[in-house]
Amino acid sequence: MDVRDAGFQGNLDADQSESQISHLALDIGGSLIKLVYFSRNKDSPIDNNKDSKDSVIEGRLNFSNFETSKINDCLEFILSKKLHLGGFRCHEAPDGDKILIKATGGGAYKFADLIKEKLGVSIEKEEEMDCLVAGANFLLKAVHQEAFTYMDGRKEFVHIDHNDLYPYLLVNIGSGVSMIKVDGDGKFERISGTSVGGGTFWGLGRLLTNCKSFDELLELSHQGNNRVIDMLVGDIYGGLDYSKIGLSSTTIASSFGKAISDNRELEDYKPEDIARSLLRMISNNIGQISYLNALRFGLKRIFFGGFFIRSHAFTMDTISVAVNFWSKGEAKAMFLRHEGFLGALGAFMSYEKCGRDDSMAHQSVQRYPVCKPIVGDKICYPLNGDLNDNGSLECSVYAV
Ligand SMILES: Nc1ncnc2c1ncn2[C@@H]1O[C@H](COP(=O)(O)OP(=O)(O)OP(=O)(O)O)[C@@H](O)[C@H]1O
Ligand SMILES: CC(C)(CO)[C@@H](O)C(=O)NCCC(=O)O
Repeated sequence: MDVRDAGFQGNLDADQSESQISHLALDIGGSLIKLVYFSRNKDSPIDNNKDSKDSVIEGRLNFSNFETSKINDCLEFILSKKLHLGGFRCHEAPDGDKILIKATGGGAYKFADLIKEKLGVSIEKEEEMDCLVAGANFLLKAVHQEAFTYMDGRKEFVHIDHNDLYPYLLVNIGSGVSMIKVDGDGKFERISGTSVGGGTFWGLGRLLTNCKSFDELLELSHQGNNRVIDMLVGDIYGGLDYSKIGLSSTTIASSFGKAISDNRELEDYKPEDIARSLLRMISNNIGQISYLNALRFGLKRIFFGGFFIRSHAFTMDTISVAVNFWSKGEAKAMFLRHEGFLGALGAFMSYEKCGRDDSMAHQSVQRYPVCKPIVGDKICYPLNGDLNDNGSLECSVYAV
């Protein structure tokens, strides 16, 4: 994909018509459904010259998400914007299966029949780990200022040397966590995982604090103080550091450890403090397991993705501190601006395979242009705000 200039914008303009949208891809996970689709700019003509290798269509990649439990709202959204027509056409298929849309994640299996029934299109399933890796590689190579470090409240963009990107560890924190050693395009191995992930934070957090949404839980954690519930080294050592083994008095010795020693019940704790301790416990644990896996394979760079992160300062800070602490500064935690959309982007990129398939009619090649990453073009982002919800990425796609 030739990403000429990029910025995050709102959703589609109200007057964008069906003909301007193509390539819908879905990632249907245990907690969230992620959508990526391309919308052509109104003034960008579709180039019908099928012999041309260089016809460029300018437009935007749009990103949306829905809770998986509200899949019907998601399907309504797709219908209302006619996104389901942005698949590819398989002329050899029986009538009802002629349009296929790309989907990945467990829900591509679980909801295939529902999608067929509600949208009248079939799902072409793409393998989840393939898509995560393809999405991460695409973002790291094609999007300027995609990766950044976050420590002590400071965000620093990381220059990615395309000739020195591999190997790296990709840690995708969704409902559960997958850890993937990436060695190249399509070259990877899922080396580990843990069931203590984003679903654990949201699930336990909801039960313990009674909050009604994930955002409310994050907001609570922002206001809380984990020292009220966590047992610190100083609580055990009378306010002293345990310097002989490198632990300061403020290090958490036992997450939620103070809850055992007090004669206090759940309602005696502030939801803010519970949320804070929980977020810290889970982020710290993921940071530590990630580091140990990086150590197993001698990997210095760890990229974190998945919707759990939500560009949340405290989450990123905790993960970074854990990686930094355990690696004694050797390994680096890095985050991705499109953190939650790796799988959906990977499924989106897989439309390229359709364009290369000789059995596909020319018409589909013309109607559904294929994205080719082209590395090195500069993009300028506004560096502020909540960039990942319903933001879009301006780009050009090459029609082949
Ligand atoms: N609005 C939200 N509603 C629910 N969870 C959210 C929300 N925003 C962020 N999250 C967090 O993101 C996690 C889901 O992340 P993600 O979408 O990457 O995974 P998934 O694809 O649903 O899960 P998996 O890959 O394990 O099937 C949730 O478990 C929760 O921690
Ligand atoms: C099962 C998946 C891959 C589904 O996305 C994810 O939730 C996950 O990686 N869970 C962790 C499973 C484990 O390795 O323990």
